[in-house]
Amino acid sequence: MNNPACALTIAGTDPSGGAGIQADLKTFQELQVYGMSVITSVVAQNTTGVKSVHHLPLDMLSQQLEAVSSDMPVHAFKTGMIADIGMMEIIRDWIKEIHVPYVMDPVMIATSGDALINENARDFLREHLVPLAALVTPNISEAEDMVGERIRSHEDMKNAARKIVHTLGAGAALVKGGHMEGQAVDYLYDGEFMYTYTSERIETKNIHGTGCTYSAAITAFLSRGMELPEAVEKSKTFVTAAIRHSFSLGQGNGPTNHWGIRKEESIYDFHDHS
Ligand SMILES: Nc1ncnc2c1ncn2[C@@H]1O[C@H](COP(=O)(O)OP(=O)(O)OP(=O)(O)O)[C@@H](O)[C@H]1O
Ligand SMILES: Cc1ncc(COP(=O)(O)O)c(N)n1
Repeated sequence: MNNPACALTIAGTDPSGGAGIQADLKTFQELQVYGMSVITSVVAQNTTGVKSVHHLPLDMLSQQLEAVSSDMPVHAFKTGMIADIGMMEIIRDWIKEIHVPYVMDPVMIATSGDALINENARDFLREHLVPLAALVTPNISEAEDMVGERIRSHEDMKNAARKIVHTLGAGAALVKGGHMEGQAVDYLYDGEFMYTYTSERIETKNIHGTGCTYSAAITAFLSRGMELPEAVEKSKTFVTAAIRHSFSLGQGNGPTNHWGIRKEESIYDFHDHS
């Protein structure tokens, strides 16, 4: 018997390999979790931005979800880019049948500034998907959009996390401070306690895919049965290493290094000169 933890990502693609489905699968693999993926939209993008988007037919989305869950175990799953209400309805109905931890990365705008979700779908996401999530992981602007208030301080970040749980109905909220000044501080609120995760700020423009990588790592640890606060702590270490060892590839915001953690933790010391 060799049954691994199994994690699923439902998201859009990034052929340049730094964000979306590709980042999620690389992260699952790195954390020794069996990775599976359901594609919502095929996105022609790279480190400089989004060129065009093709949304898969709704029927194809349903069939992918059915193909995975009728045959494979899913111990935790995440969603990333879900562009429109039609897709959200299908995913919502699927989630209602599957009772394992759900991590929502409320992807709205890429690092490049390109919109990845239809304007009219934001309300649906907030009203129908957020209440189903064990964890929602907004960055500052996504948290502002969710709670309808500006976030200027760390106190504002914590208040937004509380609102996402108590008013919008998420199980927990992780408000990420990558876009604030100073240290990179994130706040997790689980309805009872407020946890703080802090790392040094790394001076780099190579941050394409950090949000995807972070939420995928949390999903991977949850699929292994870890408690949320520890899953976030380990994922913060993972994403910080991915940023610290990120790549100056491409002409825009380069990708993070999904094996960066191997350079910092002796258990990943494979002596392969990479
Ligand atoms: N320059 C940095 N140095 C260290 N940590 C960072 C840096 N930028 C972001 N982070 C951390 O990376 C994680 C992702 O946070 P961020 O706020 O950037 O999310 P995001 O905006 O969703 O990501 P993305 O850039 O993929 O859209 C958080 O833990 C954040 O604190
Ligand atoms: C398919 C997809 N999903 C998510 C992101 C966000 O990642 P980032 O903000 O780092 O560009 C992206 N660029 N593409």
